[in-house]
Amino acid sequence: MATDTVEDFAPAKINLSLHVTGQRADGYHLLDSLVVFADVGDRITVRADDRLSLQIAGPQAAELPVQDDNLVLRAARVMGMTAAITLDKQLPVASGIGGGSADAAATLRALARLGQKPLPADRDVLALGADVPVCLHGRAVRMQGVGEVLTPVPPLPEAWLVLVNPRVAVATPEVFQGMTYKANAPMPEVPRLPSVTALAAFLHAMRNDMEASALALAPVIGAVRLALRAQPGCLLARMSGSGATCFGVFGDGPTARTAAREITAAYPGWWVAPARMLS
Ligand SMILES: C[C@](O)(CO)[C@H](O)COP(=O)(O)OP(=O)(O)OC[C@H]1O[C@@H](n2ccc(N)nc2=O)[C@H](O)[C@@H]1O
Ligand SMILES: Nc1ncnc2c1ncn2[C@@H]1O[C@H](COP(=O)(O)OP(=O)(O)OP(=O)(O)O)[C@@H](O)[C@H]1O
Repeated sequence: MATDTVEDFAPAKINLSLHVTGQRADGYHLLDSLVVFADVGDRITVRADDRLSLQIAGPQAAELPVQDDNLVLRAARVMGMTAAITLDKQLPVASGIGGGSADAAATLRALARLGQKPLPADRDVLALGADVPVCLHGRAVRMQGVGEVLTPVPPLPEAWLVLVNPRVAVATPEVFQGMTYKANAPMPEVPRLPSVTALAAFLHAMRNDMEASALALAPVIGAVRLALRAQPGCLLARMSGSGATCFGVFGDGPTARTAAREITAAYPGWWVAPARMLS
């Protein structure tokens, strides 16, 4: 039976590692990243309508005025469809966890279901943003190229994350521009990692090559990492994407939730979310 309303989840994207290995002639950077998703995110609802519209609600709505270039509207145009779209904005904007890209991917999925149409061609998905292909994939994967090369990884162990954003927006292009060295070593092949401690040990040998540049633009990122590292049970703390959000890796849900509560109590102005890692 045809339905006229479809909902989709837009999970936060986390770069567990992010190696910048080079730069193309057009300025885009070559990446090598282990990407996972978290069970916190935005929510997209699309309803059949004869014109295209967007309403933004939710705790982060004030950070994102409705504009024609919102990635949700751009994704709808790529699908060639009109609909009344609602975005429940939970993720902080411009924070390195792919909010806009996840919204675009969820919009593509929801509209494809609504209109019973195929998803757009790969190049049209990439044109929406370097992180949109991985968000459309939606599962743990190794991401290379400028974001378009996705290679499966062995199943990852159960793990919990605490995401912390100091409420400082960081612009991705500025962080790339601020990098002094752009020919870093790629990641080795991701081995089978049977436990969360094995995952953390593997990640300790990896990097986020954007951290130093992001830290220069937003020094508070250093305090975010330290606050995570100080929590009992935190196996690793690192920045995701171009920042400023950092994540901590934890072995179980209660420990992650306790850490999140402690950080919220110490830094009431920060955005803090405990989450299960979706692999
Ligand atoms: C840093 C990451 O978050 C890692 O997952 C992504 O590569 C960023 O993905 P995104 O936000 O979807 O990026 P886009 O919206 O396509 O690009 C924003 C800007 O970042 C720079 N950019 C982005 C991706 C990439 N591989 N190289 C780049 O140099 C470009 O200046 C571009 O104009
Ligand atoms: N639906 C959307 N949600 C968030 N930002 C959007 C959206 N549509 C357009 N944007 C614009 O995209 C910019 C980047 O926002 P986004 O939250 O996707 O960044 P990010 O988390 O740093 O992404 P990434 O990790 O992919 O680099 C913002 O400055 C915002 O103006």
